Amino acid sequence: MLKAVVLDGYTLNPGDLDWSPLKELVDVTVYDRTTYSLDEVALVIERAKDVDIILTNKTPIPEEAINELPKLKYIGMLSTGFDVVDVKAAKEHNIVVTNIPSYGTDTVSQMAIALLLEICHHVGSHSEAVKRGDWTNNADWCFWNYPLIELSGKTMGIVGYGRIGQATGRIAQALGMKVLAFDHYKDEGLESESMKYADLDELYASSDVISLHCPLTEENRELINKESIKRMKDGVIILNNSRGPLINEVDLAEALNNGKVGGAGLDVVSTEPIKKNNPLLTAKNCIITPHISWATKEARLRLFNTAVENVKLFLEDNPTNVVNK
Ligand SMILES: NC(=O)c1ccc[n+]([C@@H]2O[C@H](COP(=O)([O-])OP(=O)(O)OC[C@H]3O[C@@H](n4cnc5c(N)ncnc54)[C@H](O)[C@@H]3O)[C@@H](O)[C@H]2O)c1
Ligand SMILES: O=C(O)[C@H](O)CO
Repeated sequence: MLKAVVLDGYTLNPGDLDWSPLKELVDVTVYDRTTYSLDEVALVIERAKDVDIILTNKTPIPEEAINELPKLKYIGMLSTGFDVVDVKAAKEHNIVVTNIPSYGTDTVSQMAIALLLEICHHVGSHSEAVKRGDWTNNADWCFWNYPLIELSGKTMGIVGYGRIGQATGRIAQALGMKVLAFDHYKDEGLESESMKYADLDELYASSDVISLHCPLTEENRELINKESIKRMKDGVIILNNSRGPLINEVDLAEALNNGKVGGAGLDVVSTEPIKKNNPLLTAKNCIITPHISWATKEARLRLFNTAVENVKLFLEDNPTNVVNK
């Protein structure tokens, strides 16, 4: 049996899933967590030095680690995104890297819309206000503490119109929104009365809501910054449940605080867990959740089943979902 290590198994399986199907395939050690920091790569190397297979969700595998792991043959992402792995270095060392596509399409798009609806209605905050007694003590029969926003007729710009982007676009259209999508690959068959592809300039200029659903690459790091924000509508709402580094957080915090950006719903930030000095923590009209878009039990189970299938097919010399061909 090949030796394997799961470097950060706890968030995938905090106890409600069963590792057994993986244990039937490989001799695996599961660590709840190892590190999320490039400064602690030594621990990754120590834990992986004797293994053929690494499974990781957010533990980084940079070139520095790959160079020190001569036995390594396979890195299985426990996620769709694979930006924590140096896939080019892996390729140079003939290490196969696979990811888990599709498991999160429904659950992640649902969360993108949940962030948007929270910004539009502040359901959680209004419920807290009611329980605090603010309704009981109110002169009128109703009150609201924030401007309430109707989405129908507004435009959502979606950057990255792949699986999650399209699913988010479908829900937005069901809410009566128009969708403008930017992607390097266009499937013109998707265009309709309420959905069109656009370049980034048009998307920024015309969108009331901008939702990020592209993978993080060197090309699009800090795509949302002072300059791109200037090209957006005043009061635009920005959603990001893809990857934190797509946004320059200092620039977004400034734009939220001066009102250029009307609201942000973020499930991801540049460094996770979030640093206590992250300027978005104190920015106006900014909702932040702790990278939970993927984490419904339904999605985690699908993720786990695909991860096991990926390992099985790799062992059969027929790898699937390879991201570094
Ligand atoms: N927050 C979470 O819990 C969570 C969960 C799953 C996925 N994600 C993120 O969502 C991303 C998208 O997932 P998916 O399943 O839709 O992937 P996908 O591969 O189906 O779609 C990504 C799309 O982005 C496009 N794209 C690539 N680079 C681009 C760029 N620079 N500008 C515009 N478009 C670009 C691709 O052509 C593709 O159509 C993942 O890469 C991951 O970062 C986050
Ligand atoms: O990319 C993903 O699948 C999510 O971020 C969970 O790891």
